[in-house]
Amino acid sequence: MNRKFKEIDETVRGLNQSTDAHFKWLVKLLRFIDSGDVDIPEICSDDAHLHCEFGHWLNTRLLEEREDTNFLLDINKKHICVHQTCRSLIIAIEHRRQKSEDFDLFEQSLLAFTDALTTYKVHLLQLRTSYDALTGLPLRRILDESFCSMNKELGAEGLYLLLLDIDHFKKVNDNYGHLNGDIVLRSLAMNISNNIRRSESMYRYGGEEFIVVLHATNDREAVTIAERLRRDIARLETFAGEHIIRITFTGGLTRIHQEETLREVLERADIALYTGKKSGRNCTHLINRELQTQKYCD
Ligand SMILES: Nc1nc2c(ncn2[C@@H]2O[C@H](COP(=O)(O)OP(=O)(O)OP(=O)(O)O)[C@@H](O)[C@H]2O)c(=O)[nH]1
Repeated sequence: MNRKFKEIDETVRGLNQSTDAHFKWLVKLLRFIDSGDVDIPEICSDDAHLHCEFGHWLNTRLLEEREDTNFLLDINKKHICVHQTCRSLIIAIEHRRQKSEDFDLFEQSLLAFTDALTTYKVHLLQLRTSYDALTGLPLRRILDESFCSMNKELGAEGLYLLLLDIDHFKKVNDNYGHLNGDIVLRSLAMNISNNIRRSESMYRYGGEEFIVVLHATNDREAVTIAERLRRDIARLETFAGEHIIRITFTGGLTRIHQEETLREVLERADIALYTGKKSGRNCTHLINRELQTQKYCD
């Protein structure tokens, strides 16, 4: 299972366990009301939310630098509210001056809390379906969502999109079987993602097609990077069962211009890729805005 899936699953597990802990907490609350003299920090103290099991889990998460901090902050707010309304209620009960509104507020805070948890879980579920289960790469949906901001933040260093497609991949499946074909796809994904910079990204576009978004100041630099990736893959030996499988790919490379849509860029890269396939495969075709292509290969 890939790292991103593991992270998401761990978070969901943590959320569920911590929610379970609140059921236990509710039982403790009943015990507390029954006996009255038990000192339970997660119920009685001013900062009860920090003492409960969920509070511990949440605080550890909030200390980490995460993309989903907004969800966690919302949950934190609602969680604090649960403990505060609970405390107000038990103080009122202790002094025998509890009102119906105290119960209502506690109930509302519990519902708001579970609602925030559900919102976060839905987000995590959506995130999980945005990654490819086979290669662990983000799917095109993530590129669709991030492309606009990526393009706006474009600095002096330009962005290039490389659309690559494995050559004669059908033959790989036919000769070695679909499962070994899967191993080849994983191996290519791992090789390329390990050979690009942290600021660059690779996506599974579909089937045996992938997208790499590269940073380069000019065409020559972008071609050098794309060609290095292509040569690395042509040299790569994938061990699949008793087979050693070698593949090549053809790439369509184009610069991403400011204010361009992903669709425009992809259409251009696709023309370059198609030209590359027609011209014999295992090469990179660079295409400009006037749709002129230039072939690169050893
Ligand atoms: N093993 C495996 N094969 C896949 C996967 N997705 C797509 N494919 C296969 O990729 C192959 C693509 O075949 P084609 O579109 O004919 O292209 P090609 O054989 O690579 O030939 P060219 O692109 O023209 O070089 C098909 O056999 C698909 O079944 C996958 O997830 N796993």
